[in-house]
Amino acid sequence: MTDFIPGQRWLSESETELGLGIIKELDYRLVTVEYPAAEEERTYAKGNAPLSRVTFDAGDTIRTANDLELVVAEVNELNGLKVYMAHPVDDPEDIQPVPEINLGHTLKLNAALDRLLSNQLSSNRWFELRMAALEAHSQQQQSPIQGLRGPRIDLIGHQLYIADQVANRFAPRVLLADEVGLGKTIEAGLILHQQLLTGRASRVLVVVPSPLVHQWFVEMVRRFNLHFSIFDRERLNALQPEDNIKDMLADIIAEEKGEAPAQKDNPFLSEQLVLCSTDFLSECDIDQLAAADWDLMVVDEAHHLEWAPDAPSGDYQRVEAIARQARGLLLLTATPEQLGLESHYARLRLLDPDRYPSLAAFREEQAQYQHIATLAGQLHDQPNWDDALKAETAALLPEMTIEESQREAILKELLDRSGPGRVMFRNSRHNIAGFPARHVHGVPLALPADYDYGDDEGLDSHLHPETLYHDDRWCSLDPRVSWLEQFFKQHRHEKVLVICASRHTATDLHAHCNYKLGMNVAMFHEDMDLIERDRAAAFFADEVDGAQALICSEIGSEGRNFQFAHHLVLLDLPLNPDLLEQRIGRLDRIGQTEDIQIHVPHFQQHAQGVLFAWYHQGMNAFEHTNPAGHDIYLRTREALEDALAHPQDADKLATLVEQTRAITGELHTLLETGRDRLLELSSFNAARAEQLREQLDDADWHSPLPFMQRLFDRYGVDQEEHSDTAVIPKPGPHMRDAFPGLPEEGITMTDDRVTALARDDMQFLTWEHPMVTGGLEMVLGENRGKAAVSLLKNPKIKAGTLLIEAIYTIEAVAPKHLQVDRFLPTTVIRHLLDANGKDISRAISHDGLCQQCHKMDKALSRKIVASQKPLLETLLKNDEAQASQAAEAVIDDARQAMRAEQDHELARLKALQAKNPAVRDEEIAALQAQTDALEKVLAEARCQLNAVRVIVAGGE
Ligand SMILES: Nc1ncnc2c1ncn2[C@@H]1O[C@H](COP(=O)(O)OP(=O)(O)OP(=O)(O)O)[C@@H](O)[C@H]1O
Repeated sequence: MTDFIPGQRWLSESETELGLGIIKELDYRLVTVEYPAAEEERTYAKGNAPLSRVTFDAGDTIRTANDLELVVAEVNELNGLKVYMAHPVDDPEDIQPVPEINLGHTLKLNAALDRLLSNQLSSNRWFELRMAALEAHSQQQQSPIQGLRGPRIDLIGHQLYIADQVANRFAPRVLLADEVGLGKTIEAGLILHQQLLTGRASRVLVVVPSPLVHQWFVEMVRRFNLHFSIFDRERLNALQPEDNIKDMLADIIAEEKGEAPAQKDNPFLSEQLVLCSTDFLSECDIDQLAAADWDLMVVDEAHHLEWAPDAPSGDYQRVEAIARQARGLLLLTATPEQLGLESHYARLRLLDPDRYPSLAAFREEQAQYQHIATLAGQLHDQPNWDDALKAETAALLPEMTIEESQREAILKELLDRSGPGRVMFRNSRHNIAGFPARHVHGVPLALPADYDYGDDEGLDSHLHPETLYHDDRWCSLDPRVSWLEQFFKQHRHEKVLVICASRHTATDLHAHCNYKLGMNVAMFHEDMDLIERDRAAAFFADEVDGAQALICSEIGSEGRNFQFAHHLVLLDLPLNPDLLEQRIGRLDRIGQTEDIQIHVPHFQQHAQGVLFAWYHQGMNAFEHTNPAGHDIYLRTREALEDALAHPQDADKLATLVEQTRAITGELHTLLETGRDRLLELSSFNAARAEQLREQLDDADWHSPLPFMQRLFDRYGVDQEEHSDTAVIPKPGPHMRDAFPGLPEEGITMTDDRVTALARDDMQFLTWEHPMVTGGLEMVLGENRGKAAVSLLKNPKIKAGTLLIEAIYTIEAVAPKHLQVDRFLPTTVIRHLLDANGKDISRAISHDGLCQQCHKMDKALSRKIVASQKPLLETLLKNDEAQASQAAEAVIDDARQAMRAEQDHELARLKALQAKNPAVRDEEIAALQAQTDALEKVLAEARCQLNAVRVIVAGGE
C-alpha cells in the first residue's frame, strides 16, 4: 500500500481539474486530500486511491503559493516531505527553500508529453476517440443552447425563450407566471436541466403541493432525465433513527459542561435532488432543511404563499426560511395575484429583496406601469428616437447612453428597474397562437324543494347545498346529478373531468355513479394517499380500459394534466375567479387537441345562477382567460354579495352583470396597456425564440450516435438494431467496467425527437443524455489516448516524414461556486507540426488526417519515440510556448466578458442602492470579491498539452 504523509502533494488522476492536492488526514483505511484551488476535499480508500505523487527534480520550474516562478536547484527530503531549493530564473544565486506544502495549488501538467517520452503509448484509435471526446465536450460547453438540447420536449418558442433568458443566469431568482397550462413545469425543468448540466447548480430542492409530487417526479425523469428523491416523513425517519443511547449520553454530558451538542448529520444532505410536498415543510425541521446548502429551490403553485404585512402565513414563512439561504429560487404560479397584491408583492420580495424594498413602493411602481409601458413601447417600436423620448428615458436610466444602437440593453434595464422585467416572466395565450377555443354550456335547473334553505343558511350552504347532508341521499334528489347521468350516457365514449369544491361531494357522487348507476368513474380527493390518487389519474387517462370520468375535489383543479379530455363539468363554481381559471386549465393546456366544452349545471334564480351569470355575462371567464380575476372580484364584491343574497332580484343581477362588464373592460385595457404589455416585452421575443428553435432543430441533426458507437466499440458494449430510428446498446461479454447509465438488460435509445416524444419506453439520445455525458467524462478521465504513434498512408507524402499532432486545452482551476466556465469554457487548440516545428494545421484538418492514419505496430512505435526523443521534446516544448500565446488571447476575451458582466451587475446594484437603502454595502463588497476571485482564477488559467500523436508517413 502507498505511504501517504500529511503535507505531501498529490494529484487526482481522475479529476486533474481539482489542481494540486495536499494530504490532509489518514486513518488505517482512508486518506483525505484537500484541493485548495477548487476548495474541495476528497476521501479515498488508501488501497486504490486514484492519486499520483507530484514531485520535481533539479532543473524543473515550480510555482509557489504566492505565485513566484522558481527553478529547482536541489531537492531535499525531511520526514517524507520534499523541500525544493530553488531560485528565480534570472538569479541563480538567490537560492530559497520551498517546502512542498508551499507549492502553488494549480498545476501545469505535462502528462501527455511525459507519457509520450516514457513510451506509455495508446493506440491510434484511442487518441482519435480522445480528440473526438474533447471536441464534443468543448462544443457542448460553448454551445449557446447548452442545456436545452437534451430534454424530451416539443420545441415551443415561448418556453425556450424564457429558459434561455433565465438558465444562463448565475443563481437565478425568478417568478415563472405563464398563464395556466402554458408549460411552467417544462420551463422550470429546462432551467434546472441547464443549471445542473453546466454545474451552475448541483443541489436542488423542489417543493410542490402534495397532489403534484408524483406528477413532478415522473415529468422530471421522463422529460429531463433528472432523478429526484422524494422526501416524506417516513424517509426522514429512516434517515434519522432515534438517537441511540451513546449519543444521548454525549449530549447530556455536553449540556452539563455547557458545551453545544455534537453536530448531527443533516439528512437532507444525503441527496442532491430532493422533491417534497408543501405539507412536508411543516413536518420537518425547517432550519435543518434550510441549512442543506441548496443551489436552487423551486416552489410550484406559489400563489398559496399568503402574506400580509403583519400576518405572513406559515407556508410563506417556511418557504422564506429556505429561500433566504438558497442561492437560486424559482417560483411558479399561473395566478400570481390569486391571494391579492400583497401576497404577490411578498413573493417578489422573496426573489429580489433589493428590488422590492416595500409594499408602498411596489404599489407606487404599479401605478407607474401605464407610463413605463408607453415609454417602453415607443423605445421598442420607433426606429428613431426623438429628443423628448431620449430625455425621458435618460431620467430613468441616468448612467446609460441613450441611443438606438443600445435599444435592447436599454429596454432590458428599463423593464428591470421600473417594470417587472428581470424577476417575473409571463406569457399569455394572447401572444401564443394555436390554442383551441373554449365553449361554455350553462345548464339551468330548477331548485329542488329539499335545497330551498331560505335565509336560515349562509352563502356557502346555498352554493353547495349537498354539503348539509350527512350521507349520499342528496344524489338521488339533486337534478345536477340526474343531468350528469344523462350526460355520461350521451358521451359514453368521451372522457369527462368533473370538479366540485368539496371532498364529500366528490366521494358521494363517485359512490352514486359507480355503485348505484353502474358507471365507470374514478375519484380524486385529498383524503386519498398519493399512490391512490396517481392510480386514479392513470385509470382516467387509460384510453382503452380506463374510467370515463374522473370526479375531483378542488385538489384536482391544480397542476394536473388532463388535456386528453375535452369535456369539463363544473358541479359548482368557486368565488375566486383565479380558481376558476385553474380548474379550466386542467384541460386548456398545451397538448389539448380539440375545443374544450365546459358544462355548468346550476340552479336558476339561485346563488348558483348568480355566480354563473357573474362569470359568464359579466367577465366572459369561461370562454377566455381572465388575467384580472382577483381585482374584478375585489371591485365587484359588494354588488356580488348583494346579488347572491337576493338571487331572485333580477335588477340586482342586471346591475352586477353591467358593473362587472364595465370593470372587466377597464381592467383588461389597463393590463393590456400596462403590466401585461411590460411583461409581454420582457417575456417574449419572437425573433429570438425562432432562432432558438432553429438552433435546436439543427442540433437534432448532429446526433451523438456515431460517436457513441465508437465509444461502445472501445468499451465492449454490444449494439442491436431496433429500427430505423433506434438502437439497443447492451453490455457485451468483453465489457471491462460498467458503462455509465447502461443497465444490465440494455436500453432502447432513439436520436429522433419525434420518436422520443411518441415513445416513452425509449431514451432520447442527445449530447446531453447522461449516458453520453458520462461516456465523455469517462474517456476524458482516462490516460488512454493521451499519447500515440500512428502510421500515415498517403502516397503523396514521402515515407519517413514525421508529423506531430498536438492537442492543447485551456482550463482554469476554480472553486465550483465561481462557475468560471461561464466565461472560460474548455477550449481546444490543435497544432500539427512538421519536423521543423512549423504548424501546418490549417492545411490539414484533423478529420482529413484521421482518414489516412492507421495503427502502428507497438514495438515500432516505441522505437520511433526512443530514436526521436530529443527532437520530440524540443519541438513540443517550443510549440507549447506558441500555444500558450494563442491561449492568452482566449483567456483575455474571457476576462473581458467576465468584467463586462460583473460590472453590469455592480452598476445595477449601485443604481438600486441609490433608490433603495436596503441594498447593503456588504452585497456590493461580496460582488466585488467575486470579481477579484474570478480575476485571479483567470489569471492562473493555463494551456496544457492534453494529447499528442506522432505520425510517421509510411507510403501507401
Ligand atoms: N414543450 C413541451 N413539449 C411537450 N409537452 C409539453 C410541453 N410544454 C408543455 N407540455 C405539456 O403540457 C402540459 C402543461 O404543461 P405544464 O404542466 O408545464 O404547465 P403549467 O404551466 O405548469 O400548468 P399549470 O398552470 O396548470 O401549473 C403538460 O402535460 C406538459 O407535459
